[in-house]
Amino acid sequence: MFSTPFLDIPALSGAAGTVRLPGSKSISNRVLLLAALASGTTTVHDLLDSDDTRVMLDALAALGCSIERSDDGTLRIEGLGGRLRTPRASLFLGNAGTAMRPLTAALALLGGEFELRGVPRMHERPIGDLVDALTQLGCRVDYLGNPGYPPLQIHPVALDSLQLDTPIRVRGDVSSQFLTALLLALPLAARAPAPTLPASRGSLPPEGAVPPWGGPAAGRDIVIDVVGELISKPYIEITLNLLARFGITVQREGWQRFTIPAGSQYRSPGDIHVEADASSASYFIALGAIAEGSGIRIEGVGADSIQGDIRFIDAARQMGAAVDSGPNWLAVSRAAWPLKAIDIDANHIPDAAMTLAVMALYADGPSTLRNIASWRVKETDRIDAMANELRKLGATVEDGPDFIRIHPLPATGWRAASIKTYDDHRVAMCFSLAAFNPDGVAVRILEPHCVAKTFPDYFETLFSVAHAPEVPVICIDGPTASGKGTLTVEVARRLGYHYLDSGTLYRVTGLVMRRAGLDAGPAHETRIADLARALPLVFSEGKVLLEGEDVSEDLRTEAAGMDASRVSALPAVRVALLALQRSFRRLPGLVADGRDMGTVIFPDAELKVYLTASAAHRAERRYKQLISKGISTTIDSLRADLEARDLRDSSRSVAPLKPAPDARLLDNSHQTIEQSVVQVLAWWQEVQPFESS
Ligand SMILES: O=C(O)C1=C[C@@H](OP(=O)(O)O)[C@@H](O)[C@H](O)C1
Ligand SMILES: C=C(OP(=O)(O)O)C(=O)O
Repeated sequence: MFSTPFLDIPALSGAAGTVRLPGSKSISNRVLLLAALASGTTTVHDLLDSDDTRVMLDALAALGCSIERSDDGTLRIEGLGGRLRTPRASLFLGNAGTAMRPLTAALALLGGEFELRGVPRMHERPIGDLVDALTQLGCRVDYLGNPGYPPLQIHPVALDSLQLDTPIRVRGDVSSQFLTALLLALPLAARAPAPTLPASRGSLPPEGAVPPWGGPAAGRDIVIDVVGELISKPYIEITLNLLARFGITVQREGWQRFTIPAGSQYRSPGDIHVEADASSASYFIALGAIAEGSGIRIEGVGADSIQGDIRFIDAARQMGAAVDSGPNWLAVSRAAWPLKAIDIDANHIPDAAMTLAVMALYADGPSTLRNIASWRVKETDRIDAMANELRKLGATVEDGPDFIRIHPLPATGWRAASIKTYDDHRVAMCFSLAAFNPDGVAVRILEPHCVAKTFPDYFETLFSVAHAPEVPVICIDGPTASGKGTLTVEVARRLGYHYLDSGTLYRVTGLVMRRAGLDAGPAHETRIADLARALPLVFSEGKVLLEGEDVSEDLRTEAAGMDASRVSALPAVRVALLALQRSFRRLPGLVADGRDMGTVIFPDAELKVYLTASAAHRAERRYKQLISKGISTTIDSLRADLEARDLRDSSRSVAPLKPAPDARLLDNSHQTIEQSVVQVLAWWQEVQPFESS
């Protein structure tokens, strides 16, 4: 995941390949709750691992549910069977509607004292219609802040005191999650007897009690009536489908009346698999439709998905995508170009429809998305957010209480924009698609980590299939002990870019040569070059990993230094390493540290820094380093060594150490590391098309 303050996506030209997407948020959180309410063990495969599921898992664990995760990511959940192990808890539910709403209903019925909170935006997302329905029933829920919104305090009631004889009325026109919450939780009451016992309002149940506390097992039908036009209907289908998997068959009359039959009881299906997220798939379906290339294959979800957002493929086809599908896969490629404008009632695909709003920029006329009032009460006011950010790209956008109309952007009309993401994962994800603009302008996504809500590795997944004509690179060259390694690592970290420590490549080549039983004589040159070309090397958090093995320590030895120097003199090895070094230039960008990065390896780099410090300062730094490791030396001898090495490096015939003519000189003799980092980042901003972020 990118935890940087911003992520710059360079202009992208094409895309091809296969992506495997993470599990569906809507299925994951429903399955977790149902598994917790049921008796017995449920093994969940392919569960989504993201902020929204983590808050649900933490809440269930706080309620006493036992959850074990195995190495392959499979989860074993021991259901509570309606038996509250912890009748008192304070739960933090982030910004997960699929946790806040269903847990409110379940906990109101389970009997206990619970506080439910979320992030500030969650406290602006409505829940009043659900609380009204629960209150009507006899549940006791108080608002701890603004009436109609979380945070909430839930008090215990006995199931036998609930008013279940008349239909429970719930409004369906603000969020379908209120109805989902009731459907998921009310089977808890379907076993409850008619209220023959005096109500035991207000008292906590004894630890481990099974509701209704001591009442005879009986049952009754529970009827829910939806008031107003139900929105986001396909999400109710997911709910009904998963309830059925857990043994509860809800009868429904249209979208108005839902009946949970008397005696309904959650029964764990044993094993359950979570499909990949169809809303997450929308970005890759759009990618296939927009990008030139052989197309995108999406694995984990197919056209027969139980998720309503899969209908996004109909809209994408209407706009010109070629979509093929099979069991658990989709294949999408570009068919019509420009895309065809669309006018669509998007009420059934509220989340995926945001992706259409960005696709609309590439269309042959204005596109209109209608009946999307619910966008205003999601992670942010999504109609406002989309309109603002699309306009920053240069687009003309009209919007109203429940619609948005986007005019396409002509070539030459696109502007490089810093996209504000409003802590909304979908804003971050869908705007990445603007990087395919014909004007070749980059897109800056602010606070990209908000994708953690449902798709923590979204950008990594995008970069694994997208192509950029020019991946940005920053070169930091300089003499020994100038501190370029530390500077390079830090600049790369702050930009979310890859990092190349080119000096280490020669050391690793030497190490691999030794391990293969070779020596640096000309007889082995070709074989060493072959090894160098395919070094399975990763730089990760200051470590050097060779095929996953941390070899950082092996590379620091004197012998490794000698081997590095010998292999670097073999011309075939230098050629092989040239290709290897260039292969590090991958999306979203690279910061490369070395001696010939700007002069030989990446002569077209947008920013070249030549870092130096006086010999006296460098000798002093090296001296402190060695002394701290218990190695005794003198500053004078170190300085003499450094000066001799500088002379050798700058006078060698192959790739001598010298600043590239277009390099910016940075003398850090009197600078802290932070000051050098800030300077390089400031230079980087100067060569970017964005206003400062
Ligand atoms: O039940 C669900 O899993 C969801 C229902 C939808 O919300 P609304 O019913 O509020 O539109 C959707 O936007 C949300 O991401 C997930
Ligand atoms: C609206 C969304 O989330 P939530 O489940 O929090 O409602 C969403 O994921 O787009």
